[in-house]
Amino acid sequence: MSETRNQPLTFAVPKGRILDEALPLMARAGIVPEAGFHDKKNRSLSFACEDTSIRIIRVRAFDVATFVAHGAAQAGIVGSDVIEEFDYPDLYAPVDLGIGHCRLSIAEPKDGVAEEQRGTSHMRVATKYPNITRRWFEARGVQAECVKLNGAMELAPSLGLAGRIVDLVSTGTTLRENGLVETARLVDVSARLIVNRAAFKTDATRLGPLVEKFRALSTATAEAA
Ligand SMILES: Nc1ncnc2c1ncn2[C@@H]1O[C@H](COP(=O)(O)OP(=O)(O)OP(=O)(O)O)[C@@H](O)[C@H]1O
Ligand SMILES: O=P(O)(O)OC[C@H]1O[C@H](OP(=O)(O)OP(=O)(O)O)[C@H](O)[C@@H]1O
Repeated sequence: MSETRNQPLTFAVPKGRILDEALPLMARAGIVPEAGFHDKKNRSLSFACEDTSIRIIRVRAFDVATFVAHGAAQAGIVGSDVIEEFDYPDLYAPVDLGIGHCRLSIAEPKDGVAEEQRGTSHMRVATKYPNITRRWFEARGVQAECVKLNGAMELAPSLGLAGRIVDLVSTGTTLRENGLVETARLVDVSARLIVNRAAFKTDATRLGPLVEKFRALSTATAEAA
């Protein structure tokens, strides 16, 4: 995508839970959305910023990666879970922002996996992350048949959809309240700054300093911790 200096730089953020932690960091990096961004009734998806050379789009977490990978947004913030799931070659993730910490884990019913689901060389897993899941099991010589769900994975074992699930875990409350236990941790997750690789080259005068600002902020946060 060619340089579009006269157009605002588009910064994609997820609608979900990373946003509350991301907004203060973004503000310190000079990205402050217009007041309407915080109005829950506002149905706009694109927002001007105090710095008029930037605009924010608010999309679903998985779509942040897609918009940035295709150059429709030049930069954004997304969980490392999403980056690993897509593995887009055009995504550059230069900064771990140190927010949105959780893990991607396997869980199964606390009373054990149902007889008909108890495969050892082949098993059925419900997940929003079929690529990460398949890769992880493959590396252990197990063929995982993934049933793709977009939420409420925790229901799958009790309803016989799959023996196990692979989902994000933070406090463990959701698993516990649905009668599941964590049996293995696939990967630790945190939110990253992402940049479109081509834009990073063609629009280096804007994206270079932006990356450096977030890098300095995350280093300062890590040192203070
Ligand atoms: N329990 C959690 N604790 C900490 N971080 C989490 C947790 N769950 C998810 N995340 C992080 O937040 C990101 C967004 O999660 P969330 O499901 O809230 O997004 P979303 O934009 O509402 O997505 P969607 O609407 O597509 O489900 C995840 O990709 C992950 O990196
Ligand atoms: O270990 P815990 O602290 O309970 O967090 C884990 C839950 O958080 C995420 O869901 P989220 O609340 O984002 O809702 P979702 O099902 O819409 O993705 C994840 O999918 C788990 O369900």
